[in-house]
Amino acid sequence: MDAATGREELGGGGGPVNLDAVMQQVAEHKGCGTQGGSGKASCGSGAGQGDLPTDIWEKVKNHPCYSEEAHHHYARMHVAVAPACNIQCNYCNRKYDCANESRPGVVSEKLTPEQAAKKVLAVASTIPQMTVLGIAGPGDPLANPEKTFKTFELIAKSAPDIKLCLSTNGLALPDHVDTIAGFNVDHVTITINMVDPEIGAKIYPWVYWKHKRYTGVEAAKLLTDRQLQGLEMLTERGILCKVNSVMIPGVNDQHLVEVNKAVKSRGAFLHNIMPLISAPEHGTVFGLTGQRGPSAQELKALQDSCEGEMNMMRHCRQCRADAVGLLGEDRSAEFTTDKIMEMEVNYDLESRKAYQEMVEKERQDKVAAKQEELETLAGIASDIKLLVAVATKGSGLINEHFGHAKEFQVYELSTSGAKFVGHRRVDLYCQGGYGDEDSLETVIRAINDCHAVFVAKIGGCPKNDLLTAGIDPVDQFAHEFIEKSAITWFKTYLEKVNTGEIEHYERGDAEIRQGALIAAQ
Ligand SMILES: C[S@@+](CC[C@H](N)C(=O)[O-])C[C@H]1O[C@@H](n2cnc3c(N)ncnc32)[C@H](O)[C@@H]1O
Ligand code: SF4
Ligand code: SF4
Repeated sequence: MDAATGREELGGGGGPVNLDAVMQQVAEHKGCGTQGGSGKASCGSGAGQGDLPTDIWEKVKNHPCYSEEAHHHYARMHVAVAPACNIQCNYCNRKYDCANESRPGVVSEKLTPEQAAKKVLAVASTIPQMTVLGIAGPGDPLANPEKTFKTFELIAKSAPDIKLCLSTNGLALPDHVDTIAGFNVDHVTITINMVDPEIGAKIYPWVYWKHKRYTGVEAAKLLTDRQLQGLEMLTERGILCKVNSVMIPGVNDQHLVEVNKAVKSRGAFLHNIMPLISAPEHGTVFGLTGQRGPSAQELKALQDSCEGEMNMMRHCRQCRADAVGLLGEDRSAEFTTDKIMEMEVNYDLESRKAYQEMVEKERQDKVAAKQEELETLAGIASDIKLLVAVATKGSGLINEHFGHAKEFQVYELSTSGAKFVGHRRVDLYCQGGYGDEDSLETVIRAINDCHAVFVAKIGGCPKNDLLTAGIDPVDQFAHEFIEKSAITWFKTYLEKVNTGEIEHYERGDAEIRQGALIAAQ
């Protein structure tokens, strides 16, 4: 329970959950026909459904990757049962034994399907809001079909409430669509970086298909044909498809608008344009040739330009192939094979359901609070749009200390409300003593296009440095809902602009308006 707000915090942070206490709270809440804290939510209604048809909403409502709103509340896990790959991408090097690094293709240990099934039960009993099991490597799930489908078979039997997902490069997809449908996998991700083989030849040095290695444009043509065919086959069967595209500046960045149109016309549900991660020490072709990734601002501009066409995913954390927990947190170290083997696993469907009912109640309160606050913006005319950063560890709350934040979530504020537009990973600032200053500079650089940063708490020194950089450190909404608080703050901001108390200015990509807020105080 948070002392300041009296609100029970679910979901975020580590540690096992006391399921007996949860059952007790759910029993108290059951049959509530009463209204939630905001006076608007009612039991059982789906928070955040918006315009989605009910059958789609049922599939995405507790999937942290397919619903941005759900990612504050529900967790996912990956099991690393698929080591081999049937193609090579110039940005990928599947390196093992790299526990501290969070990027795709990295895992600490590979698992057999049996170990994976045990791990899923262990995580499901410890993290009751873990609703999704994905296989995303470290290689390609469909280049390892026996291990992938054996894992699904075991989990479908032992943990039937968990949604199954897989993430593939698509080369082998058309051969496995029926099996995928047979296991009730209703979420599939395909990585599609191009629909033009000339561009593909710059990304893929080879593909291996039917015992033959293809290179150059021929390889890329084969790959794009199979990817698009696989996508059509899945969507025809009603399977929800997300398309991942890696944005590689100067190679496929402009072209991704065309990819967006191609996948939309074939029924993809969601497009996830992700930044290239590239560093020489990763040992990839792009890392070694100095190919850069996009800036956060370049990524946002591309996502914005595609958004009119279809749903864009902006909250992807480019997880490890053995990630566990809420997006943005990594609890994989708690579930190593050694630890799992010693764990007493108590997978209890009823307790999981009860916990998730609590989560749903919290979501409804959050959505209702946002809606209520939004209505108060209605009378204010302004075309100002600005970004704010938020430190959170989950549950849709401002509940992270500035110094502990490993990432900031970024919201765009306008008179239409608060819209999540991305996140910024930063070096951990609070390392104590030596090195703090450099890290603070990193944080400021990461959020320098934001007008304010919302935190649960912040020390005096970083507060002053942020003010000097023109970023308002806001700690007055500690443990309150993010969107509601952001709208409240924005309303005050607009009022001050309208009365001439402060002057609004655009924060450019590189611009840090020194002292702007100090001057305004
Ligand atoms: C590791 S892959 C595993 C699944 C499958 N092999 C695939 O490529 O779709 C998961 C996702 O990470 C992406 N990925 C891998 N390395 C990356 C990098 N260096 N930068 C950005 N995305 C990367 C892939 O493109 C893919 O979308
Ligand atoms: S398809 Fe996936 S696993 Fe294979 S090389 Fe590309 S990113 Fe790596
Ligand atoms: S890599 Fe992106 S889509 Fe996959 S589990 Fe992580 S957040 Fe979800």
